[in-house]
Order: sequence, then structure tokens, then C-alpha cells
Amino acid sequence: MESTLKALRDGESVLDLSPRATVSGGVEDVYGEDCATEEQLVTPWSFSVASGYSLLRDPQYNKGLAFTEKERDAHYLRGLLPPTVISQQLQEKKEVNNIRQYQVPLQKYMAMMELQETNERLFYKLLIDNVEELLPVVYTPTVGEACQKYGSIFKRPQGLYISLKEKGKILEVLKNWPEKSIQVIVVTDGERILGLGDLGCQGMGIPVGKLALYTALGGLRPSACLPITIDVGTNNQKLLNDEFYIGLRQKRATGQEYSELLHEFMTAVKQNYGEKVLVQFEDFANHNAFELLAKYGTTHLVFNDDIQGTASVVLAGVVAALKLIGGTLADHTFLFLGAGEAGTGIAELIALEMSKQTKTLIEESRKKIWLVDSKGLIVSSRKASLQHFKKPWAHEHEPIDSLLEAVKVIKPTVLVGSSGVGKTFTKEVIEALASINDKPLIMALSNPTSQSECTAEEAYQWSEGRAIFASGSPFDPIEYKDKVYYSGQANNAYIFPGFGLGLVISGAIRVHDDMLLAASEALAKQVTEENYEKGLIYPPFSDIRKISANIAANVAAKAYELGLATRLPRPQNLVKYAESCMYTPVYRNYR
Ligand SMILES: O=C([O-])CC(=O)C(=O)O
Ligand SMILES: [Mg+2]
Repeated sequence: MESTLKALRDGESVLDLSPRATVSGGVEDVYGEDCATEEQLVTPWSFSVASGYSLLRDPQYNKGLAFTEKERDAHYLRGLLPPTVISQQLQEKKEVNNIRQYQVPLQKYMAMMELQETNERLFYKLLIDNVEELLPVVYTPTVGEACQKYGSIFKRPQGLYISLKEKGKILEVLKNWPEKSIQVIVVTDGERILGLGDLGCQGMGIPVGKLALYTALGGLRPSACLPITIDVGTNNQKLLNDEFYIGLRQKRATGQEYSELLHEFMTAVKQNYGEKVLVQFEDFANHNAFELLAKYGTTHLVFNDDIQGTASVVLAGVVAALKLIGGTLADHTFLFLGAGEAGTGIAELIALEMSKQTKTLIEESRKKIWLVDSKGLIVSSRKASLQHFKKPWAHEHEPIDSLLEAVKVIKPTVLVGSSGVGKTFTKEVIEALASINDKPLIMALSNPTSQSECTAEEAYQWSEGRAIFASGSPFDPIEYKDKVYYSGQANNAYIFPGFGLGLVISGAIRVHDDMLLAASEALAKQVTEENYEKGLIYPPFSDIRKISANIAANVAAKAYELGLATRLPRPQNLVKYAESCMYTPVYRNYR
């Protein structure tokens, strides 16, 4: 092989397949590329072993200035790099300095994406070593703005685009992806990107970002991760009018046309990657999210991050918070603003855990949990007109129109925001909550920061410093009356990377609700006394790889217990095993 490459580089056509014999004019080259006119056909040759110039442009293998002298000799890199050889540590220092120089978060995002596209291992090294600083760049809130402007900032495609144009050909499209051993797919149809609504094809930033976290936080290999956007159109008129929009210019396909495309996709995925590939649904609109999860939950390894991942992270936060606010889960009364994927998903998982703890029927546990949607409190008199996923929460009560009224009447101890609409936890709402509770637990989950139900500062100020607060997007520590308040990030990023790792290492073939409880339990256990002293109900993200290994182990253990694991025999020490499976971004040495 090496002599073949050398010969090609020296200008010989070893296999003599080059089209040079058939083209004329211009300067002759081995590929026939430079001498072809526009009408003449050329062959897009590529090498199967990255070497020389192409090695420097292959993000998976490129090491830039960190290529050693020996590697520069062995891989035809002499002269293609300046003479200096530096360590990955120094490269990292330089990149961190570069990123810090950008004032605008979107510029930082673009710089990080460029790094991912030029030197993958360096990108992950940066992200892992500086996770608290860079998470808000590659993930919420900045990724939201990136999706909104995706058409304008778009340089190179990342991930796989499957649009209505590919109907009937989805299996072929999957085969176009260069990697064959895929373990995790994150897929969106872009209809409900964070709390920003329908961003159509530009939702691709989300699967790309989520999978970057799968690798950085959960240790899945980048080559095993596949981001996919399904483009069935968009109802976002602004995007349809935008000359730089990258998606199909049509209104969303719905009904049969939609479900047929999704079905072809799900079938092709299983056919191409087998039973054990995890498909994570992300940021679908409510109606499709619930339907897809129910439909494919029994035939595929599927996980909905917004319903199940968010539920698991919030349950963990609530369980941890009990140390600060007192009582058992069943002693508390929960009020949600938002009864979509996140709201009903969290409510159901809390009810499930409550029932397990108290050995009562889930119908009884649900009565401790109240949901408010855009039409007011969900009560039994509204039942006939409710979407099916809201019906379990229609308890007997007089109708109530507003959140404020609901807080006053229901007297919740825990207030959760999951509607995707910002600034809805007003001063009045938080004051009312704080007048009922000594230590109210407030979780403002909506993303990005612009959609947060309230800010950390508002939560502490309006509760006179008594609230325990966590939010979906991060807030900096707040100083209030000479005291510093730290708030946690109740984001599914704590759960899905470890959860997915647990499924992969056990060879799980289905997701079960008990695995979500297992993930919650593992996360809640990672909160230390030191965290509690600061008022935190989540451990810091700087420990996330250890946290993910623990979550993965607990999830895998549950998969074995339920008979859903196929990787046999079961490893004895699952935490150690999970850690040993995790990708690390240090450079490999090339022979
Ligand atoms: O992406 C995030 O930050 C959390 C999430 O799933 C969402 O808001 O849809
Ligand atoms: Mg989401």
C-alpha cells in the first residue's frame, strides 16, 4: 500500500485507471482533474489510507503541529508543516486562548465547529478539559442562536440530511455516510428546537451538539455517532423567505406523508445498523414526539431526550433537593407550567418513583402533581378536549386560568417551568410561592436562556434568597445581600451521554422506564455535601465523565436485571467497565 501511495504521489498511475488518456488540454496531472474541461467527466479519487496533504485535512486523524518528526517522515508530511513540533497540551492552550478572544458567543461557536472539522481530537480535548466554559458555547444557549442563523454561518455540512426528496432511498442515503459502525443516532425534524420553535432543516445544530456531548461527556467514539435531520419542510415563514435557508422550501408534510417517511427511516436504520443502534429523538413537536416514542419503543432501541432525558434529570434534582428542603417525594406537591413533552414526561417519572417508594398505585401518586398549560390548570372538566398525554393529569378541581392563581390555590412546594416560554415566573408568582414555602424549589427548565421562566437573580431576589433554584440553561453565580448563590443546570446533558453509554456497553435492545429511574438515582448520588452547602442540587459538570460512568453502570445493571442486555457475560464491575470503554481524545501514534 505504501509503495502504491508513494507511486501515486510521484505521478505514476499505478493501477492505470486514471482518465488522463481520455482528456486533453491544460496541464496534465495524474487525476485528469486539472486538464478536464467542464464538459469532460473526471473521477473523484480518494485514498483509503489518509496520508500527506489529505492526512492534514482529515479531521479524524489530523494532529497539526503535533505530528512527530517520525510521523512527518512516514506519512509524507515533510514540508507540508512548519518545522516546529508542539504537544497537544500547547495546541490546547493556544486554542483556548483563541476562543477566549472572541467576545460574541456565536463566534466562539463557529471557532469550535471549525476546530471539530479540522482536528477532532483537539476539539474533544478542549471540550472535555474546559467543559464548564465551553458547554454554553457548543450547547445551550449558543447552539440555539446557531440554529437560527445556520443558513448564514453554514460552511461545511455536518451530519446527514434526509428530506422528502430522499423518500424511497433512505437506505442508500445511510450508506453514503462514511462510517459503518454507528452506535448512536440523534435525529430531529426541527419542529421544536429548544424553546425557539420550528427551525426546519436548521435544527441540525442540535443533533450535532448533542452528539458532541455524547463523546465529550459520555465517551462514545465520534465515529460511532451520527447526527441526522429529517427535513419535511418548515412552517417558519421567516425561514421560507430567507434566501440563505438551507432546507426544503415548503410547508411541513404531515399525516401519512410524514409517518411514511419516518417509518422508512426507522426501518432503514435497523436494517443498516442492526437492533442495537440507539435512536435518540430530539426536539420534535409534542404530537410527533409522543407518537414516535410509543410506536417505535417496542420494536427499536429508542429514547426521547425531551420526554425521558429531561424527566430523569429533573427527578434526580428533586431527589437531591430533598436533603435541602426536607420530606420525602410523596410529601411534596408539584406544579408545572407546561404540559408538553418535558412537563408530562417529568410528572410521570416522578409519579412512578413516588409509587415505587410508597407502594401505592400510580394513579394516587399523580394526584400530587398538577399541570398548567396555555389554557390554565388541567382539570377534569377539560378532559374531553385534552390531548391524550395530558389526560392523566386532569384531576378534580375548579377551573383556574392563571399560573399565579394556581400557585395560590394548589400551594405547591415545587414549581417547574417546562413550557418553552420565557419570563413566565413573574415576581408575583415567585413571591406567592415563597410566601407558602420556607425553601421553595424552583426549576426553570426552558431553553435557551431567553426562554428561561425566570433568571437565577430573579429567583433569589424575589424569594429573598430562600429559593433552591436550577435552570435548563446555565446562569452565573449571583450575589444577593452579601451572599453568593450558586444554581445548578437541570439539563438532560447530565443524563443522555451516560444513559446512552449504559445501553451501548450492555448491548441493550430496548429502553425501559426503570432504566430512567436508575439513571436518576445514579446522578442524585453524585451530589456531595460540598455541593449541598452551596445550595446545589446537581454536581458540577467538571466531574461529568465520572458521573456518566456511574450513570452508565447503573443503567447497564438495570438492562441486565431486566433481561434486555445482549452483551454477555455481564462484566463484574460495571463502573470500571464503563470507564474502560470511554473514548479519550489524546492523540494516537501513527506507525
Ligand atoms: O438542549 C437542551 O439544552 C435541553 C433540551 O433537550 C431542550 O431544551 O430541548
Ligand atoms: Mg431537546
